[in-house]
Amino acid sequence: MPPRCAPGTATLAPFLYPSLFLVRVSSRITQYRCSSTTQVINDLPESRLNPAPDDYANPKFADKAELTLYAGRGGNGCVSFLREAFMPDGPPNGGDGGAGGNIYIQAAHGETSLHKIARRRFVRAGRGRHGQGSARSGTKGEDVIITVPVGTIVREIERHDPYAEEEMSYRVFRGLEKQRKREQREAEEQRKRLAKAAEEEEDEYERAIMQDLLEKQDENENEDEDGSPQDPRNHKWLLYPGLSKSEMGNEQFPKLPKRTKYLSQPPGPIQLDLSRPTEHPVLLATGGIGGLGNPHFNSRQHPRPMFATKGDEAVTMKIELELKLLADVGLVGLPNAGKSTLLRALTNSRTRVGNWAFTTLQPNIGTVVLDKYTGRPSIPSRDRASTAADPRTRFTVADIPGLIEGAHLDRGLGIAFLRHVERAGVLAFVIDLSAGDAVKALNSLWREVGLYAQMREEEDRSRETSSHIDWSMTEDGSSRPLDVLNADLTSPNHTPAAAKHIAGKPWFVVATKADKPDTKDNYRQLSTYLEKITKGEVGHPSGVEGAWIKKCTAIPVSAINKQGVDRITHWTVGLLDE
Ligand SMILES: Nc1nc2c(ncn2[C@@H]2O[C@H](COP(=O)(O)OP(=O)(O)OP(=O)(O)O)[C@@H](O)[C@H]2O)c(=O)[nH]1
Ligand SMILES: [Mg+2]
Repeated sequence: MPPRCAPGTATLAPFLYPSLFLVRVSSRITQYRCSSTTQVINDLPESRLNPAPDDYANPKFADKAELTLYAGRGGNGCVSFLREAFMPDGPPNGGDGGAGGNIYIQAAHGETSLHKIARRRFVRAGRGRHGQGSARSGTKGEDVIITVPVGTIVREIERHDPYAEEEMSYRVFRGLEKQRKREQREAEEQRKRLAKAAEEEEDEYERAIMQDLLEKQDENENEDEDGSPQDPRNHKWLLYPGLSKSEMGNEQFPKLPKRTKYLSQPPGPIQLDLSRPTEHPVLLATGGIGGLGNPHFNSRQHPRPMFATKGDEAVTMKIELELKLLADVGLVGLPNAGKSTLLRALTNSRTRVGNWAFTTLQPNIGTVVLDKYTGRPSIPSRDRASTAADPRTRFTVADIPGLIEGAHLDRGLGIAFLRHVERAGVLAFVIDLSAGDAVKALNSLWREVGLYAQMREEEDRSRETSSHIDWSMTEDGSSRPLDVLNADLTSPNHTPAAAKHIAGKPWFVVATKADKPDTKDNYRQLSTYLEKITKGEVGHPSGVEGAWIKKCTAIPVSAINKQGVDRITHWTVGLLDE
């Protein structure tokens, strides 16, 4: 196996790695015998199914991204008065601030990767404009819609919601205020009682003691007033800048009007599975409310209100996006088994093919067209429901990097790529008949798939426990913390065992490279083994109880010659229609 080399480093490679380069060149010579007309690769003439390793399309791809969302803050209200000739004290006419922009997410067909979003890292919605004089309100901040591929999972990691925090501290403040008033009332009553008792008391000495007590109580009350809690919404007031310091200090503000957001912030933590195109964008973060202009505070006490309110700050949120490609068929196989060649044979894909392990480094999706645009499907779908509404004219196939034994221990490229076949309708295990015992290969592939499913489930479970935040509040203003240790995560609506889910999928084996010599025995053994699984004589290779064993079969193909490939298409349509 010659070493791989990134395309960009090709010219520098001989200087950087002279020994590697020699190995690479010599192995190339053995692989490609150049004739005067066409290149010969793998002892066959170069073709679309037997391409040179440098003949491929390499679309950019990312399946994970982390974004910080900043919704727009609201614009401030304005302090202004009408000024006209012969009208020295015109009425207030400051405009309101505009609301901040919201952030939405939408899944759409046509997007296939998260790489553009992964590069962005921040998303900011527009801020609301400030209000202006002559009753001109500020315009609303611009909304932002994040467009992601269908199959994206959205998870909230962190959130800072100043509006919710302020509401919370205001409730606490109100609770404390009520308590303080109650205590004051009680103290007042006690004071009256004491005063009455002191008046009635004949004895000079006892009267002096009562007087002392009364004085002490008065002192305590004064101390309380100094240390009384401040209204957390005081910072919201915006004063006319022309006021002097003493005027600012003396300003008495009215009660702030109660306001609610036009769109309320969805409670956290947000968890979305955008497995189909979203008709309407889904709201993630709402912008702040705009401030109020001074006409709102015009009253008998405030005939010339020299204040307005500031716009609200908006939500900041960190989200994690994970793309699980939604292909109908997932190709699973060891490295160099011939998955990419099979994808090329089935579809118009131009994925990279090479005679070494890990040629494919990122998932590729290809579409198998069934109707060939003649108006009649070349393979009629037996699914009655789908024929009535939307006849199946195509299906998609995902080719992922090869798995090796111990992939769950992060050997090779690991099993992270299995997430792209996790949601496929059908699994196709691609097994190279010329590369040793096919039954053993099938068993080790199923083992890795099972271990992957187990790991996923544990990961999901731990994430669920750690990311649960309680945003609801109790009446007294305190938030109820979640009892993580005693939380019931095994409730009936908890996700079913992932291993069962994967093993329950219809599957079959593509026994490839059947054109190579001495592969018949291997195929026969594999076929017998699969027959035994179907009959129930041998257990499912994943070891999962209740796994799919309806009609386990192996289809022999020679993808490089496009032989037997049509059978795969027929078989897949049959399984997809089940
Ligand atoms: N003779 C023969 N060779 C094949 C066949 N299918 C694939 N090959 C060859 O096997 C080698 C590996 O093929 P790939 O399609 O790159 O294998 P892969 O499974 O995608 O490999 P990774 O991406 O590394 O996991 C290439 O040299 C192909 O030309 C086949 O049906 N017959
Ligand atoms: Mg490949």
